[in-house]
Amino acid sequence: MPELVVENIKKSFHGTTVLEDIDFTVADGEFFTLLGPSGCGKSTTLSCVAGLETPDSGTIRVGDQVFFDGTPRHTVPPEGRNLGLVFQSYALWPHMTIADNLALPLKLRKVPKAEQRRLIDDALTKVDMVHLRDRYPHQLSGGQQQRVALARGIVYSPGVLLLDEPLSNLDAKMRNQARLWLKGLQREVGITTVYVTHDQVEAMSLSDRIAVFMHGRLQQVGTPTEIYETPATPEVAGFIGRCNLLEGRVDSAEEGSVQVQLGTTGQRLKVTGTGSAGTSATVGLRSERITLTDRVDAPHDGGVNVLRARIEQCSYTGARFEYELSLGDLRVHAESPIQHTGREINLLIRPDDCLLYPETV
Ligand SMILES: Nc1ncnc2c1ncn2[C@@H]1O[C@H](COP(=O)(O)OP(=O)(O)OP(=O)(O)O)[C@@H](O)[C@H]1O
Repeated sequence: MPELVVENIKKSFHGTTVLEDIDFTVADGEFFTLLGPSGCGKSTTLSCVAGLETPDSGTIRVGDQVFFDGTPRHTVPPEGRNLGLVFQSYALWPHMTIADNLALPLKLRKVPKAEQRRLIDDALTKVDMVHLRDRYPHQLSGGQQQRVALARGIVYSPGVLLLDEPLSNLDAKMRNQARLWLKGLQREVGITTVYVTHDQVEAMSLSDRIAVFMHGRLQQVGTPTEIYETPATPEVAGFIGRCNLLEGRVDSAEEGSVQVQLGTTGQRLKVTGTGSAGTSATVGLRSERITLTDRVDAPHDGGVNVLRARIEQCSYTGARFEYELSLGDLRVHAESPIQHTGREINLLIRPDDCLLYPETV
């Protein structure tokens, strides 16, 4: 199947820009996720691809077929794009059986009756629902309805599958199961998929690559590992996982590392990266990369930083203890399998575990 290419999409509503220079390519068979906080423009981007919204400018194409290039001649209506669409609301017709719900897009495409039955049973088998083909939607659970909606999205073998938060109506446990199942289905069918979610765990576990949106702009496109390990901006670092963002000033710089004075604490942190002495910087520090120790003689082992912090709060979450700490004017969140009862504690931090974001002017 050809790739989906989105180039320089801009979109505004009533004079307010909601998408700015959106650019990405989704490869054949790839599971590609648009991730970001509420209102950042994910659904609008998906709607532009689907043809439900018209961008102000830019290009959208699948292989050689141009869906949109800013000219009326190349604005293909949604029904001409051969895309599979599944939304948060399953949008099944309540007065039709499951099989009839799936037949609808096939009838629209004038598929012969005998072929319809084969395709419907094929799609329902893929989602493990063929035994319920003659039921009505209200006779199914939410999870089952969501499977039917997915089956309807793939029954006519679309070129690309577009999914907008399809799991968000499910409870947490079903959502986990549905995630595993959805990933298996996508692999089996091998269909190029664009998935919208604001749930970073969902994005990380499902996707081949993720596009992180903030305020209508793409901040970063990368594999889940790239996005987590090397977030392009402090905003991405803060959105994915639990990351402390500590403001400071570069004290000194040497080959491949800098010393950052944190806030007004007077404490210094050696960080891998480059920066210029005297400039401001933000240091990203993931909670789980901080080691807490009660030992006062904590080793300066191979350049590991040792910071002294005050324990403000400790909460037990079952699997671990979570700590709210203060380093002077800075607040740090950390976690540990051990309960530390003192007022103060040492934080061991490897320079390689710090993400350095020098101030850009
Ligand atoms: N039809 C519309 N008219 C006016 N503004 C709109 C319209 N559709 C979306 N917007 C605005 O565009 C921005 C992006 O909305 P969009 O639905 O794409 O965000 P999102 O990232 O998908 O958010 P969510 O996760 O909450 O669905 C928001 O500020 C929204 O209010």
